[in-house]
Amino acid sequence: MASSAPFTLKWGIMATGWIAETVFVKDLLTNPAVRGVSDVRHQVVAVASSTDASRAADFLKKVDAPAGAKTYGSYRELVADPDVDIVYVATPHSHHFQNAMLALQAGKNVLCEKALTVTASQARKLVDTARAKNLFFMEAVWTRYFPLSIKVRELLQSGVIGPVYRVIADLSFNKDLPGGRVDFDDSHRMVNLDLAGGALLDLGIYSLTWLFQTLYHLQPEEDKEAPKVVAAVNKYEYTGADETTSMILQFPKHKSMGIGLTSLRVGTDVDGLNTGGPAIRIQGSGGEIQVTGPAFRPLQYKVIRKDEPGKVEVVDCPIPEDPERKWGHGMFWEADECARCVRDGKKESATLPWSESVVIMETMEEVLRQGDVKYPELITTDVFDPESPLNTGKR
Ligand SMILES: NC(=O)C1=CN([C@@H]2O[C@H](COP(=O)(O)OP(=O)(O)OC[C@H]3O[C@@H](n4cnc5c(N)ncnc54)[C@H](OP(=O)(O)O)[C@@H]3O)[C@@H](O)[C@H]2O)C=CC1
Ligand SMILES: O=C1OC[C@@H](O)[C@H](O)[C@H]1O
Repeated sequence: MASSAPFTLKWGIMATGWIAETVFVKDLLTNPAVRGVSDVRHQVVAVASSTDASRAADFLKKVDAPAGAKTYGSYRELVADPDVDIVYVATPHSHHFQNAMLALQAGKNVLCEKALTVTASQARKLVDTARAKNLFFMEAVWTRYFPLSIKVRELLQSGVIGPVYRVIADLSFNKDLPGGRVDFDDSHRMVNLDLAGGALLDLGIYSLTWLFQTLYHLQPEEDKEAPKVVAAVNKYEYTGADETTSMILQFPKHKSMGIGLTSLRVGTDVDGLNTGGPAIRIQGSGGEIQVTGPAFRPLQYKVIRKDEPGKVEVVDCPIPEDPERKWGHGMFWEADECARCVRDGKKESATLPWSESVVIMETMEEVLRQGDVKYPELITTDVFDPESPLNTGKR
């Protein structure tokens, strides 16, 4: 029987910064066959910079994109392009609400980088808009679509370590400098409040990803329990962003707890060789699954069973590299999910449903509230403004 042609998802790229250029679009351009995918493929049809179309043209050169993609010097033009099926929002967190809403309002499906928004209310408004306009919308938490994550969720569901009672997850980067500063300029998006900087929204979201995909996502639908949250936050004295944040998520009905850690002062992986141990420990009454980090791009897991002392199953999950492009980072799996959902008329991904993204935003909002971290009105408003400087690039 002849196999049917793959479904092609046509992407419009909003912003030409680090993640779009260095990782995501290069992943889109890899050959799906290398990762064993034949039902979907990706095409980059347009790229926009908020300030200058020449940046978009440079971007296309740098990623070695096939000829034919359009270039724009504004996000407004990108979302108006009839050729674009889905917009990838790759701006700082501060901009996500306004930028994703710009695309949804223009009738585009959206994949929006993490953290989804700055506030939970913004996340709810985006979800409501996607629902009202019958559009696909997803938070770009790529880790969830890794075969490793899928396998770990399956193992937990199969009961291999018994009921899971506790999960500990850390994503921290040692950016400590002598004298009190961290190794980011105060204007950098990692620590700048105007860009929703801070460890939590940038890195802690991955610690939470592990807590949520193990402790919350797998709860039966009729039994879903949002966590109670206790948090401690150290603020960066130069900007007011959170620099070290620790969270306890309690699910009393399920007798489980998650401990999520993030910091810009110490690293999860002390020596770059994972000598310090796993980034994630998933603990059940019958054993433990350990995942070696970084939490956003895990490459190995171990299963340790109480009934088989000393026997550890170690599973490596390498990320396939396209030999022609000499590239493969792992973001193609989330892109494939978008393509399949759009092809099948699904508006949200079952692996990260809208309701779960909203509960995660509510959790982070509560952590930031307890830590007294305050972001400016321009980036916390949940009122859409197509003329916001966040949309027009007039900085
Ligand atoms: N999933 C992952 O592994 C990763 C995700 N990310 C996420 O991607 C997003 C972007 O991060 P990253 O690419 O590192 O950021 P960059 O600062 O490198 O790029 C952000 C881009 O957004 C656009 N932009 C619009 N307005 C502003 C503004 N006022 N200040 C700065 N940039 C602006 C610019 O593009 P232009 O000029 O073209 O409009 C800029 O190049 C963040 O949400 C981050 O959390 C980041 C790294 C890894
Ligand atoms: O999402 C991310 O993952 C990788 C980190 O380097 C980056 O800061 C963060 O945005």
